[in-house]
Amino acid sequence: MTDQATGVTDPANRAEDEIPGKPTAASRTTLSHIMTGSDTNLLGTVHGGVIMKLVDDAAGAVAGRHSGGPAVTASMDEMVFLEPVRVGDLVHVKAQVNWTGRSSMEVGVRVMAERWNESTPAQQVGSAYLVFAAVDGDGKPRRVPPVIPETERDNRRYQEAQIRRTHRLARRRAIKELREKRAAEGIDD
Ligand SMILES: CCCCCCCCCCCCCCCC(=O)SCCNC(=O)CCNC(=O)[C@H](O)C(C)(C)COP(=O)(O)OP(=O)(O)OC[C@H]1O[C@@H](n2cnc3c(N)ncnc32)[C@H](O)[C@@H]1OP(=O)(O)O
Repeated sequence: MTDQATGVTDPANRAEDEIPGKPTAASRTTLSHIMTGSDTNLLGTVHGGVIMKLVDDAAGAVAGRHSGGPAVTASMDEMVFLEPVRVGDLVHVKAQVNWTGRSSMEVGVRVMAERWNESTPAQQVGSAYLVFAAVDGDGKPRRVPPVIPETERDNRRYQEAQIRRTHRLARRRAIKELREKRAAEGIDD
């Protein structure tokens, strides 16, 4: 499939032997967790790593459900912390498959927090994009069903995920080429 925004054909999106698609809602999920004293950092707020673990767990559950089996985290990027999370907060980690390739899926995650002592709506405290690869019993990548966006919001997320995918591939390729060039010039770092 060719990305209409960039005109780039992504090898992950070849049409041959395509497996039946699954709608976004089929795997979308929310993981909820109450923060306790053991989740804090030296400042007394919740450690970013604790949030990242919840993000990875929620995204992993979504990727496993979408792909119908095990999936491993390949990358986590654009992890953003918008507000501190505190002990007693009820944190909701909302995740959905934004985009699928051949064996990889981009999962978008939004982190919301309900303050234990305020009757206000849950506030967004973070977000992240993760790439998961579906793997077989030997840990080798396996095909995933294409995700079928259902709403205009899903469509926007799909298109934005394609942009991120294009940039990830371009960045990896550029860094690889630079390293190969430096090695060819005999630069040993
Ligand atoms: C019904 C069942 C329900 C089950 C319900 C389960 C629920 C349970 C919930 C618990 C949820 C816990 C979730 C924790 C999840 C972990 O903690 S997993 C542990 C941490 N992660 C790992 O150990 C992964 C280690 N890395 C690897 O094994 C390999 O590098 C990988 C990721 C499999 C990739 O292998 P590879 O040989 O490089 O394969 P390659 O064909 O090049 O890449 C495969 C795809 O990944 C993409 N990719 C590879 N590297 C990257 C990267 N760095 N960035 C972006 N994309 C990448 C490629 O572009 C390619 O995409 P496609 O073009 O196929 O779409």
